[in-house]
Amino acid sequence: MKKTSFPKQDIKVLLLEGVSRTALDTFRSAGYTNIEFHEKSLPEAELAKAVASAHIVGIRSRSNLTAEMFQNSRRLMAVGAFCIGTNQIALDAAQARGIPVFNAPYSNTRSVAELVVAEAIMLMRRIPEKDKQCHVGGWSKSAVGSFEVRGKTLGIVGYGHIGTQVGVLAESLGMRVIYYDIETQLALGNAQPVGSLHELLGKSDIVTLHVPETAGTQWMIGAPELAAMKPGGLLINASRGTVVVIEALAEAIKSGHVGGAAVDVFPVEPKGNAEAFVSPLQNLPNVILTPHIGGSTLEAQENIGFEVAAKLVRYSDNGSTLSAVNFPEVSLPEHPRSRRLLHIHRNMPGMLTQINNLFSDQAVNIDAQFLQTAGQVGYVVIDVSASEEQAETLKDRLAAIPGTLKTRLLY
Ligand SMILES: NC(=O)C1=CN([C@@H]2O[C@H](COP(=O)(O)OP(=O)(O)OC[C@H]3O[C@@H](n4cnc5c(N)ncnc54)[C@H](O)[C@@H]3O)[C@@H](O)[C@H]2O)C=CC1
Ligand SMILES: O=C(O)CCC(=O)C(=O)O
Repeated sequence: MKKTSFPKQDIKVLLLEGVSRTALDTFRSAGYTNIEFHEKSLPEAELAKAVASAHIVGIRSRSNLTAEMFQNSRRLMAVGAFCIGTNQIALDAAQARGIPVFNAPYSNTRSVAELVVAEAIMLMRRIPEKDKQCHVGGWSKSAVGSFEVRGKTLGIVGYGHIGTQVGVLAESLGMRVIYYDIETQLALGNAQPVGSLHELLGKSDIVTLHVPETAGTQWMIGAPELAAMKPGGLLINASRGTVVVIEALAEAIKSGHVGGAAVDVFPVEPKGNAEAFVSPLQNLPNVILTPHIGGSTLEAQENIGFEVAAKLVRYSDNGSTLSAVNFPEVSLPEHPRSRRLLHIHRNMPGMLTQINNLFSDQAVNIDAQFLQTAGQVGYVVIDVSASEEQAETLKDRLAAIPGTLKTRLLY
């Protein structure tokens, strides 16, 4: 095996929340054997301890990685979010410690889109109520309140990877699709952008939310927005629980103004399957509640396992940070004949000069150099023709430059 400055068997990989076995396979086939795997998330104190002892950490949506955890995790090299959302991670704090965070921006998007389209049909037919009645011996064969989705208007809030797929699937069912996004987005099929959220709410028979959790989306659907929906309109939320004021939604359903809802994400979600779930939406008519499983299909989880583990391995083995969500992105070639030094530093004037002076002092040839900065962090990768000893000396001297966050040497 190719030598690295830090032997792979000593690199501790912590994988939580039952990430797919494909992640373990990917790490193992790349030579990483020190893997701690948990089916569930860990309670906060245990999580903090486990993260502090790991070099690479993989989570899903239930584990909150706080600024304090990053502060106390000196060994931590990289984090993988085996999902799309990264709101559970203190990204700026990770960046400030020189820790890139990777996610899987596409792998579960189709799964979410399929569920949303299925829910649109189920809600339009008031299936939740009919299903419940049949289970307890009832039989209410009636067309009252049941409609086809064909010809109805679907309003998509957040026309990104998931929203666009929902739109394409909905059009194939004969729906009219409108969307609202804060960015200009290319309309797929016959979808039409609208100028404001309120315009979308007033024109849609079904509203579906596909925005990330940000300051701008927090509680974006509250009582005034629900009131702006068409009478009897339906709401689907498979984005984040903080996007909808859930008490207001419950009231709007009770009043009959909102005709039903399918909700997959909640402001507070149980930490694990053993914890009880409580919501004001329980036992309301025409409501589908699911336990944050929009992206939980075997296909999606297997793909995510491969994708995120491969990004973490590539960073660890080669230094590439392509598609990191909080870090300068560098896609690096292999370095078969050079030793590779990685230098992560505070983004401040004069840093590159100090680094380059150090190499000229040591009379070492630089074969290639890559520099990228993002926010408060700069990332320099230097391939050198140097002996092992020279490279180790350079690494130590790089580490001594004021403002250095992390240095690594890859052989
Ligand atoms: N229920 C589940 O299991 C899953 C939930 N998700 C959630 O779905 C979200 C969306 O996923 P993607 O479509 O892949 O993300 P994306 O980043 O491709 O699309 C999000 C879109 O929302 C838009 N947006 C942001 N703020 C907005 C605002 N205030 N108003 C209107 N539009 C706004 C963005 O411009 C972007 O086009 C994720 O961030 C995640 O939180 C993702 C996967 C699974
Ligand atoms: O499957 C998960 O753990 C979370 C899915 C999700 O919400 C996401 O990908 O953002």
